Amino acid sequence: MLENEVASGQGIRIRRRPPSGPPLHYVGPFQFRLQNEGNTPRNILEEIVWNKDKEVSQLKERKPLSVLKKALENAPPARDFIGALRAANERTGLPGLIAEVKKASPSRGILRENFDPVEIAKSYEKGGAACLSVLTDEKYFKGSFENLEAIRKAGVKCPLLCKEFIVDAWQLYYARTKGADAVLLIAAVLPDLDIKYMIKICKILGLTALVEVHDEREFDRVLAIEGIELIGINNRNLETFELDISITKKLLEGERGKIIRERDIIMVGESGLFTPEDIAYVQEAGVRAILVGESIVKQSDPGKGISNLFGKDISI
Ligand SMILES: O=P(O)(O)OC[C@@H](O)[C@@H](O)c1c[nH]c2ccccc12
Repeated sequence: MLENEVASGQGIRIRRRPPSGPPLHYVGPFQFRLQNEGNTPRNILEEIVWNKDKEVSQLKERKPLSVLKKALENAPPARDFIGALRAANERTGLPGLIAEVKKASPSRGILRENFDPVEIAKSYEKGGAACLSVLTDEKYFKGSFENLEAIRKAGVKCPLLCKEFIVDAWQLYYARTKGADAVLLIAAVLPDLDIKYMIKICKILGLTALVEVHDEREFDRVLAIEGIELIGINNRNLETFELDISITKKLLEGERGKIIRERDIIMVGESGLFTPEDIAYVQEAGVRAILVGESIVKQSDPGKGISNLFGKDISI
């Protein structure tokens, strides 16, 4: 597949699903050959992406782009995601919080048993979150677009990030029809041309793009793209689940940090943040926003979890 060659030329290890789909079963000595021909996902991120490709192609048949475009004609405008992060950062002197509504993950399993997304969202807002992130992947994260819609309709004012594995521009339109104000674009999955194209569509739809990177090469690719305003550094490697918050620091040192400051790009520290010390560490590294799920969603009162995370009440 030419698509995979272009991607691997940019250092992207995630391959797109073979059009024939993975084989249903392996037969004897063919197993080895098939695996090496690329018919089996090599890691969890690749598996998620292959699954997403399939899911999206089915959804698209039911709701073609023309239908989504029609639905958007009367949709209320998207909220200012970056503005909310900047305002929170200025108000508190701490990184603006994107609080994540997350029931489960492939690396951590179920995070919260009695999971009421609207109640959690309201508690986060009350606790001082600037924005919310809502997982919409069902298979691996036990999220849903119903959750996103329900939170939007419940009168929550925080801008909402649709936390999804975007592999097709159709999903941007779909996210907007469900009430998203921002979407995640993962550099480990999307080649440069896709990111550029999707950023343009986001601008047309009024969506903010949070572009996620995990290493220097991804960061440099993203910095070479025009019009990027918000970049996340994921401390978790989505291929291996390895977690290391010093990645945020490492990527913001030196020349890259300088470019970020010159262009006034907002950096988001993502994943694995649990204590006021963790927050201080990534803030010192140069982030003005953080994305946090596990440490706050696990608390019986998620809003109070925010105070524990920051070591103070940030709602006032
Ligand atoms: O629960 P944590 O460790 O606080 O992480 C939140 C968020 O960063 C994480 O859910 C995340 C960041 N990027 C992603 C991409 C896909 C799925 C999930 C993620």
